[in-house]
Amino acid sequence: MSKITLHDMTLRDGMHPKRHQMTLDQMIDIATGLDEAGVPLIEVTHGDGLGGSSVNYGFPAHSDEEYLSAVIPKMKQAKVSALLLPGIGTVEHLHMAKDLGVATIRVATHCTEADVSQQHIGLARQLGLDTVGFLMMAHMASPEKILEQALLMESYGANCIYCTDSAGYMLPEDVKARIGLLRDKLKPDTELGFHGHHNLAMGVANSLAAIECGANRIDAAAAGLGAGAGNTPLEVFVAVCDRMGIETGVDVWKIQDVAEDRVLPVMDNIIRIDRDALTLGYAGVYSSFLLFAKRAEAKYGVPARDILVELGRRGMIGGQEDMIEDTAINMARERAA
Ligand SMILES: C[C@H](O)CC(=O)C(=O)O
Ligand SMILES: [Mn+2]
Repeated sequence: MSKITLHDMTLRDGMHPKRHQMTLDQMIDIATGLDEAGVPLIEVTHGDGLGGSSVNYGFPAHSDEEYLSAVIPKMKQAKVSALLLPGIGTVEHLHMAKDLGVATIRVATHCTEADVSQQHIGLARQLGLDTVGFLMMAHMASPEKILEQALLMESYGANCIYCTDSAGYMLPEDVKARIGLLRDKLKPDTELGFHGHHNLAMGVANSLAAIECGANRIDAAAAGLGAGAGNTPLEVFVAVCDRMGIETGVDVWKIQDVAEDRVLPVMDNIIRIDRDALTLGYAGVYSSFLLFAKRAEAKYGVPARDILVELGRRGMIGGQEDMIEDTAINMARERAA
């Protein structure tokens, strides 16, 4: 029987569809439910990680410090992680997170830019934190390129490397090719993780493919609350793992209740594969661009789906959020001409 670590995304990736407006009470309610259900690791920050509060990414209802200080003391068994994108999050944020009791730091870069993670990964490791290298938009690079970048993160001190399907574009064979190569070539004690988005409804299948090839950390969100069509739905994944004899330590019934009774009621919109979320997966577009494209549609009258297809064609990646509105303006002008 294999054993995996489930990492909850509801309170971090789930901040994207909440426009980062989760209240402290909502965070505490969901986090305590996850803790009681046996989820071992819970991520808490702005959707774009520590320091994400900005014009580009959106201002949250509370600071990372307030969210982390509210949640961490309430946890009975779960550990809390924080995401950090170098250039958005700083070493000061990292020290703050460590001082508040964060156990895991996940340093995220675009899948070809691992070299910008050296300082943050090095410091996190030096501070004794569980240190993860998180390679985003992993469908945009070949398995060999992902390996090259993972080796860099491993050399900086990461004890776990994630293959991150930010666009929900990958199919199980894509996941297997990347995770399989990483398992083959990284140190045997470097853990591997997979982060899925459910835009093509492949979150569960892709996570199983990752486990089959050696991943032991899997990200998922209760009721799927995450960017785009959401992350791999946690309560579904727990039930599937239970049926397959994969040990998660999470209670099948309690996690269903968290999804149904605590997460569903706080959704601003039901997380589902609507045509725009489906287009993210189909065209390979960063999932957190969804709401930006919907807002641009409302402002400029260009369908969000068309904007997303164009962003995919241009190969736009996280950090280029300000270009979405420019793209919509240009498309609106061209269409009016
Ligand atoms: C900052 C992003 O939301 C990180 C993530 O969850 C992804 O790339 O997917
Ligand atoms: Mn994500």
